[in-house]
Amino acid sequence: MGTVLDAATKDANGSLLTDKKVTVVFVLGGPGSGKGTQCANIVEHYGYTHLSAGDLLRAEIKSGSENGTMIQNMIKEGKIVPSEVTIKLLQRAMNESGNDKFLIDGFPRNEENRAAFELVTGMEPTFVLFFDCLEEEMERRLLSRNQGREDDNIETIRKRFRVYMESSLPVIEYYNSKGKVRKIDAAKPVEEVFEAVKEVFTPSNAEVAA
Ligand SMILES: Nc1ncnc2c1ncn2[C@@H]1O[C@H](COP(=O)(O)OP(=O)(O)OP(=O)(O)O)[C@@H](O)[C@H]1O
Ligand SMILES: Nc1ccn([C@@H]2O[C@H](COP(=O)(O)O)[C@@H](O)[C@H]2O)c(=O)n1
Ligand SMILES: [Mg+2]
Repeated sequence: MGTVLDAATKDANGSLLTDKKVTVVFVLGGPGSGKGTQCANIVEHYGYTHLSAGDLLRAEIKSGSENGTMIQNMIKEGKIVPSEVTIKLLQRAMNESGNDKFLIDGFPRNEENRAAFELVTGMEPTFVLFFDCLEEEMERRLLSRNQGREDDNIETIRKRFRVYMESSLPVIEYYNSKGKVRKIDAAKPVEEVFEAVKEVFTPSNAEVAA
């Protein structure tokens, strides 16, 4: 079914990660669809390393990096940070993890993210886990998340929804046209959503064993 690539990818410093069999699953869906929640469950059961692009960007702000202010402004506006920055953070985290199975959550967010990742790393996702949820429900969840995120306010949430519709959905459609999308009804309770996720990851159905 899917592709588990022998990646000869470069890390953030340009070193080669040679001859390593790397499995990448992109985890996509609208803001508040439950990507982070379900990734935590998948990690527990299937031994993946969870890399949230948003979390990596927020950590970069906190670290006092020279890109910090730019990233903070982009997040406040719900805009997508240039791929070069996000991909470097993802590559560094992949290298530091010591693992070879990754859930990449919230990336690629637009066509630029997608094309740049494939070009720079030479990797394609084995499949794309897509959490499908109505905007109304996602908005409700984000407004009651209470994790102190600067972008969980109604003004920024609306901007994030617009970016999702205009820039992120086309990426999901691209992978759908390649037969790589595994769509999950994410409007159900957490446990029921995870039951559907398990169906995708069980060896008889999955391209990747646990
Ligand atoms: N199936 C669900 N039913 C109800 N609430 C949920 C469900 N899944 C997640 N939540 C809650 O909704 C909020 C958003 O979930 P989560 O952070 O996992 O979403 P996300 O897709 O990672 O969002 P973002 O893109 O903003 O990072 C959290 O408070 C979480 O506890
Ligand atoms: N590929 C990405 C992912 C995220 N961002 C920025 O981070 C914000 C929060 O992302 P979450 O996945 O944690 O919701 C998002 O709205 C973007 O501003 C990005 O630029 N590129
Ligand atoms: Mg998240």
